[in-house]
Amino acid sequence: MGRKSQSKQSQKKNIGKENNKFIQNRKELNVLIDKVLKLTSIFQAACNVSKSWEHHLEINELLRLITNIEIGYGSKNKRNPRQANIEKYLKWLRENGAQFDGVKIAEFEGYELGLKTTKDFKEGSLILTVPANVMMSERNAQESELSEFIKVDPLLQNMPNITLALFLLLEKNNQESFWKPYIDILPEKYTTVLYFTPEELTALKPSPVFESALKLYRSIARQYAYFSNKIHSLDIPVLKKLQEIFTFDNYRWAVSTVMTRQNNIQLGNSDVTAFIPLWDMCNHEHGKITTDFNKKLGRGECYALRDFREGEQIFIFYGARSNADLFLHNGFVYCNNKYDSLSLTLGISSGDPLRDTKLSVLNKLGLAGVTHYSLYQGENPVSPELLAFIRIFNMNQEELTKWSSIGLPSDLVSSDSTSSTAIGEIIERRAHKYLLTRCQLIRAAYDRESEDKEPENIHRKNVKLLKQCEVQILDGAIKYLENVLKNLPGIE
Ligand SMILES: C[S@@+](CC[C@H](N)C(=O)[O-])C[C@H]1O[C@@H](n2cnc3c(N)ncnc32)[C@H](O)[C@@H]1O
Repeated sequence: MGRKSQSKQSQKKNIGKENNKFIQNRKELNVLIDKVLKLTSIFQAACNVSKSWEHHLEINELLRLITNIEIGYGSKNKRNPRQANIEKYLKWLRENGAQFDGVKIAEFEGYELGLKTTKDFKEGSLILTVPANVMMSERNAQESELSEFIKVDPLLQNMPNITLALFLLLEKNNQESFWKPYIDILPEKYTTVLYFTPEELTALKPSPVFESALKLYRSIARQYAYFSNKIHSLDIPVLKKLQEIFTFDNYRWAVSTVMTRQNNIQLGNSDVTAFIPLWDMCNHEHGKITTDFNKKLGRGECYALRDFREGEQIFIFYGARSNADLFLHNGFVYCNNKYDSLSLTLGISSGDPLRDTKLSVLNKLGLAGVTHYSLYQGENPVSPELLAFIRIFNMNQEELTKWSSIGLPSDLVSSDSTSSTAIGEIIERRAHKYLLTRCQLIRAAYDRESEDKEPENIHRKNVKLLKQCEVQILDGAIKYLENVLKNLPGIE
């Protein structure tokens, strides 16, 4: 036997070995993925936090095993650091009609990349325009080879953000993609909870965001398992392409890209989920919404929300969002956030003898099914819904009978003095005292869980900031409630 045929044979052997390994890996993956699906479907929304945490640890362990196997999958193309791709990106934007004179991309400590002015901008002046053709939207996904899958998949038909995530993954793996310059400047990883270790997640306690983070993680793990199953079982050409790249790590990257960068724009008569290049390089600060889609000119426009001096960072306002929302969906916390709120879990216990009557009064106000109430940052921390809840929760049979007989008991959601008089000092005192005790108890839990040491990474830093903001809300509320009680007429 000659040398050539010998090496051909050993090549064949190696390919055979690789194939066997691949098949074996796939089998192992299928077993693990099935376990994730089962685990995430048996989970009941009504489970308590500690059960939810146990589930998380199990899901996390399965995903760790999955990731270990999947590590060899996916694109083998090594990426340049995103900073090295900025020039190409700006050239691509210019060639495709984006206008951004006086603006460049720069690094800012604590923000990664952002936009920097190279000249002064007056409040209200036009900073940049981005034509619709460079945006990547759910429409592009629907018009692509992914459409065959969308047509048969109910989840994709109802969740445009997931459609966009899958489309982004496909485009990321396509070296010829029109959006390659855009994809090449995206972050390699994110600070969303999908990248948190169990230890980092547990540091969230006693924040209500702990539970929301577990829920979000569980839901993305479930989506991953669901799509992985479909991708490897349905006979649709585009799914063959996804087979190579659909890993948990890639999916959490795509989902996090969507969560942190998606926008809604009006294309035609409908609202469309899209990435808007360049515009999505702007970081957030308080202000007003100054970004819009100009239907007539078919472009996104971004105006200055305040004066920006040459050399300053340009910010836009992402909208009135609480820190819980920013932390979960954008991976950062905004201190002194005037739209901040803390979610309180409240309900009428099944052992309460007045439960039905209380629920029927709550029902009149559309609150019977509500389980989370907001405590706001600032001078008026008690939301109207929370106020109604604490009043109703603290009524006796006689008081409930009176308020049940009123068609729409709107005084219960109002904090003005006439409503307070109508409700009466006795109920008001009981209600506010109850909420005060509740806030004090929650506040004490933050003291117990507090950590003095400096956070060692951005995840822990964000957790610490989030909890500090929540403590501020609680302290504000405690002060406010003590004041309300002090100023109520009558004796304690
Ligand atoms: C739309 S992108 C903005 C550009 C981003 N900085 C980048 O490097 O690609 C949104 C992300 O920017 C960061 N970000 C935005 N506003 C921020 C702020 N006020 N503080 C800290 N990070 C912020 C968060 O990581 C967020 O998920």
